[in-house]
Amino acid sequence: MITVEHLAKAVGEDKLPVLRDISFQLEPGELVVLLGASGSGKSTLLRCLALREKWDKGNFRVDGVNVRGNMFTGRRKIRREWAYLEQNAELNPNRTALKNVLIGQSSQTPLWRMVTGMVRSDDYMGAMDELDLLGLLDKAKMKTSQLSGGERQRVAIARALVHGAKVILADEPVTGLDPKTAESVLETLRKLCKETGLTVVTVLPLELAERYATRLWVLEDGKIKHDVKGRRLTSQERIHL
Ligand SMILES: Nc1ncnc2c1ncn2[C@@H]1O[C@H](COP(=O)(O)OP(=O)(O)OP(=O)(O)O)[C@@H](O)[C@H]1O
Repeated sequence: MITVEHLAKAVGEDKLPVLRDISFQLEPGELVVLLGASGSGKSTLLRCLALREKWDKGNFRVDGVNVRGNMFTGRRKIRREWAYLEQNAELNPNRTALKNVLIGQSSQTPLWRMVTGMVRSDDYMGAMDELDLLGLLDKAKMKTSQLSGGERQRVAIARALVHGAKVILADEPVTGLDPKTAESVLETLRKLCKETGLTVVTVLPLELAERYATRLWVLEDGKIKHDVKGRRLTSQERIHL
């Protein structure tokens, strides 16, 4: 269970108050899509949840751990168990897609494995399975510098899944993908949420959001103006989107 209470964050030299008062509870298995006008704070919220931004105010509890009150334990938990996928996925450009998936992010991988690049054969099979699931089997042996933005994003998702992420925070993960591939990525995430209790918080275009989300949050004036479960937005709720 994830609980956020009264998160506030101002950005830039002018201290623009982007997030004013964000509160929510999230259960395992939810697939939440953030919606809101450009500049409403969707990326800022994801970055705050990933602890890539310092919070100005607010309480943050994850599975009973007070993350802000306990920065060492809290940060460690988030770094190990959560994956944050930026708009431009952070991958090692000189390694293949497969190696990127296997080696993982430094926070999730023992140092010896980072250095030697050694992996177990069941890890190899797991990585190939995820790459296959995300339509990347034919790209497994290519360096990620040779892949498109959308393909790199999918490699980052495969990596998060292989390393057992409990929560994925993904900023526009299907931007730049063709519709069929975008749908297959979202189908995979939805299935994982349902079957394994993975929690996803992401940013998607409205049409895909309404098809794949279990919950929609509309950000406005630094708050979650609408929190909608199990239905589409009304015309009133989508007025500023
Ligand atoms: N480091 C920063 N310095 C100054 N302003 C910032 C900074 N980061 C974000 N902002 C501003 O904060 C506001 C919210 O930005 P954010 O990227 O979170 O919005 P968004 O909803 O994700 O937008 P978009 O849909 O266009 O990607 C914007 O006005 C942006 O210009």
